[in-house]
Amino acid sequence: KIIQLQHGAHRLGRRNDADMARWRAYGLGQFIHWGLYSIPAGEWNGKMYNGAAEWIRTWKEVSPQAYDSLIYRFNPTKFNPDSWAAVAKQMGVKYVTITTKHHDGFCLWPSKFTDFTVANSPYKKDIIGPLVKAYDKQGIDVILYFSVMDWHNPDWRYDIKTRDDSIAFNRFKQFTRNQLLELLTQYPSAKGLWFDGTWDKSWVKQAAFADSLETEMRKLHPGLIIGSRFRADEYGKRHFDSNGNLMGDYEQGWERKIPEKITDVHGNDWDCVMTIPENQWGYAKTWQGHIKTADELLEMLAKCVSLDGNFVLNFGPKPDGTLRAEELSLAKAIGDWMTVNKEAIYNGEYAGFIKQDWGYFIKSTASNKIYMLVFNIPVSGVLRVATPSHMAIRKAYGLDNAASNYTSEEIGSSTYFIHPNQQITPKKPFVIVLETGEEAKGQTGGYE
Ligand SMILES: C[C@@H]1N[C@@H](c2cn(-c3ccccc3)nn2)[C@H](O)[C@@H]1O
Repeated sequence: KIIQLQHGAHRLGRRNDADMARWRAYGLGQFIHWGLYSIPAGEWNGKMYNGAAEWIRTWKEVSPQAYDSLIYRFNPTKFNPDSWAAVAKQMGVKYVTITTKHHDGFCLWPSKFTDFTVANSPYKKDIIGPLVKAYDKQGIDVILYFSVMDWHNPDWRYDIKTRDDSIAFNRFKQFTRNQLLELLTQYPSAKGLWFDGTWDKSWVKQAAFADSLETEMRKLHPGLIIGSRFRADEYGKRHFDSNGNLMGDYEQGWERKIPEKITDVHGNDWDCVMTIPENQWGYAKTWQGHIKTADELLEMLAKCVSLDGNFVLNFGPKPDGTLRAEELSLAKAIGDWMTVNKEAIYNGEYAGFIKQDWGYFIKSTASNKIYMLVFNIPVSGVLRVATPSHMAIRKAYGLDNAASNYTSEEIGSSTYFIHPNQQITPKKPFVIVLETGEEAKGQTGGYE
């Protein structure tokens, strides 16, 4: 039974325009979380905060006023956006998502609608503009992260209970609209907005306002890409409306998690945003727990692209504007792998092959080739491939060098063993390219 909705999804299925096709082809992205929280970096009065560093303002040990006074210490003297963009370029990212304002309300651009911005810090200068310029110069697209929830703004409410709440929150809604239109006007080369901080009842109740604001932003910036986390429908449903249709242009539900199988993504575009430690987005002095290795991150990247998504890895720059050593070395390792294997990632999409234990299949919308991204070689040394029916394997060769070739043996209908023609003892994930074609018509009839 279909529910009549004014403020649900306004489009069924994927966007089919060129701007979205560009976004769909990215494969690999970089997230950057930078702001006042980078200064305490998870520590306050000598005590370690065991939550996410960018949430330290909510810790009972921290007085909000003391936190907000960090504005007078924001002075990243070593900030050089070109060096960040160069690291991203070597890593092979196609887009970057940058925090313009996180939940604490501190703006990395000189917004006219609040004093709580870089303009009133010792640094004084705009951060967002130079970052956008530096990434644009490297041919890396920019998406602007914006938190609706704003702990600094006195008009912010978690819920609307009284008339006063409603009067204050109406001011807050205008403030939010003003800032978003300001960002789109000041940084027109941005390709999209990545919204966060939209789960509280106060915002969830603003279906009509948020819907009209989304429409206004899309009119101001044709082609703008906005995810499913921005707004709720009139029944308070988020990401998927009351009829189960995705709101926005791609699903934004995969934060620090990855879908297991293709049916988990319901034919939608989506991105996965991932931290290197367990759960730190802003710079944290000491990372607790497991720090993901380059091989783990490469497998996450391969898995996301094989299931029609983009993988966005987070960096939390230091308060002085430099990047920490662990992030630089992971960016380099990923970049070294991407240098050899990027054609298996860019323009990648779900190949429609049955998942095998050795790794992931990715089909290229650019070359129509099938890529096998191998992470786990079976003790047999032989890689099983089950193709969609009537598809035959014509050729198999290594992406790292076409000399490393493979023999495909048909072991059943649409089932093959890929035999390496040389001993494979790789220490890194590697890619095999399959060239496929229509299976020769077998004799029809008879018992098969
Ligand atoms: C992209 C990431 N989203 C922010 C976040 C996530 N959450 C959150 C809040 C409640 C439950 C689960 C997650 N709160 N803030 C993190 O601070 C970071 O910005």
